[in-house]
Amino acid sequence: MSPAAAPASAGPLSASIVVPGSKSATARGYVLAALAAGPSTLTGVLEARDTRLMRAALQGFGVRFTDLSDGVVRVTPPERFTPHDVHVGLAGTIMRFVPPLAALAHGASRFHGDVEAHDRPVAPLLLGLQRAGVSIDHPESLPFTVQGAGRVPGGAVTVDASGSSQFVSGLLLAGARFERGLDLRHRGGALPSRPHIGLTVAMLRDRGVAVVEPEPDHWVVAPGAIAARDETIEPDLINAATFLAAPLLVGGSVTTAWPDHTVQAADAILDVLAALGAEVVRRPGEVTVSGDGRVRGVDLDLSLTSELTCVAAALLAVADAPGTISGVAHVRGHETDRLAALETELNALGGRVQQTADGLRVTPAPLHGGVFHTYADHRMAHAGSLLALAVSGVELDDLTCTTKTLPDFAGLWQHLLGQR
Ligand SMILES: O=C(O)C1=C[C@@H](OP(=O)(O)O)[C@@H](O)[C@H](O)C1
Ligand SMILES: C=C(OP(=O)(O)O)C(=O)O
Repeated sequence: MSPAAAPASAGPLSASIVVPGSKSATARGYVLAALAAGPSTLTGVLEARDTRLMRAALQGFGVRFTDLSDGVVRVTPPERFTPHDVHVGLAGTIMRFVPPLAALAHGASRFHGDVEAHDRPVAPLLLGLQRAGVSIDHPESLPFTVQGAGRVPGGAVTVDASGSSQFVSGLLLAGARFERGLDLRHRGGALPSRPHIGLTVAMLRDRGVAVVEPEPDHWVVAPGAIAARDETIEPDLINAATFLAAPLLVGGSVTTAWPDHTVQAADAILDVLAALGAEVVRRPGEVTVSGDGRVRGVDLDLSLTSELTCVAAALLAVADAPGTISGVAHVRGHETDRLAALETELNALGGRVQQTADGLRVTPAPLHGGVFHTYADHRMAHAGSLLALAVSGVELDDLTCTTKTLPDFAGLWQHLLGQR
């Protein structure tokens, strides 16, 4: 048993919490700085496993990172990308955002990662890259090798991105550096996590890239330079949601910084917490979420915010009525098969959870203590930590997986619970 079992709570919260920078914005910021025409300075970057590995991946291609102060990094692109072996860890952002950059290097770059990463889908992205003129060995899954030719012809490419919005984002991020730019279409089932594509498009436009969406699921990126840009990264609102959810289980309130205008799925995240029974109060630059220790059973469409699936399932398992989660079939390809993992772990504690075609059906039942397995998945650990607030005797087998996107989840969690 891990000594890092989630601490039990005792009483309503009155907490203020500071969450580090957005994983998604940091990853894009690094990749775009690497592809840019000159040096960029990024402030407030996330320093967690995914972003450290991203940095190492780009460094291998010759990108220079200079730490100016805490969370402030100068990124200097090289004249030419040098090929190398890329360790993606378990990061979707690395396995999907870096191969297009590797195609611009002169030579072969092999991509490999954690054993769990081998099960994550990447073929549609690599197929898309092949259609853009790139040669790839073993494009089915990790490990694969991108045969960089120093140039990518680009042009018209169609991908099935129903498995991950990152297939679209990965191609868009580098599209301006392709000789003919990129004319990208998604054809297939529903496209998940659209706000993340919005973040990609916004960050590209911010760097002078001409990208338009002439119709839904169709993006055109003009060829040209990507401008260097100094940028401050916003806090990670999805990670913040785990802490904001705690009052729904133990009562009280939690306050955190919340940008007034953002392309992160800010409103959708708060809507989910409100639907589950939270009171949400926005003030300039921050939000306070309050709860009375009761979760409302509701039907949640999480297609815009699929990263909330684990947290929402844990909350629904102790709700006052049955609920469902829909729109998230693709989370079967996240860090673990999240639908299977949630069904197994919640049911092992006495829950009544059933997978559906695109989500979960959750019928509240009296839960008992036991070990909640996290499957190397940070969001399973978030779910288990929340559950441990509501059900005595719930312990997590591992919390180290939380370093994927939060360097000190355990410390932040203790801080949250210490403020009552
Ligand atoms: O582009 C991004 O930064 C992300 C996109 C989403 O991926 P999916 O479309 O696979 O859900 C999200 O779940 C992931 O955590 C981060
Ligand atoms: C799906 C996730 O991550 P990744 O960026 O590795 O896809 C996640 O953080 O929930």
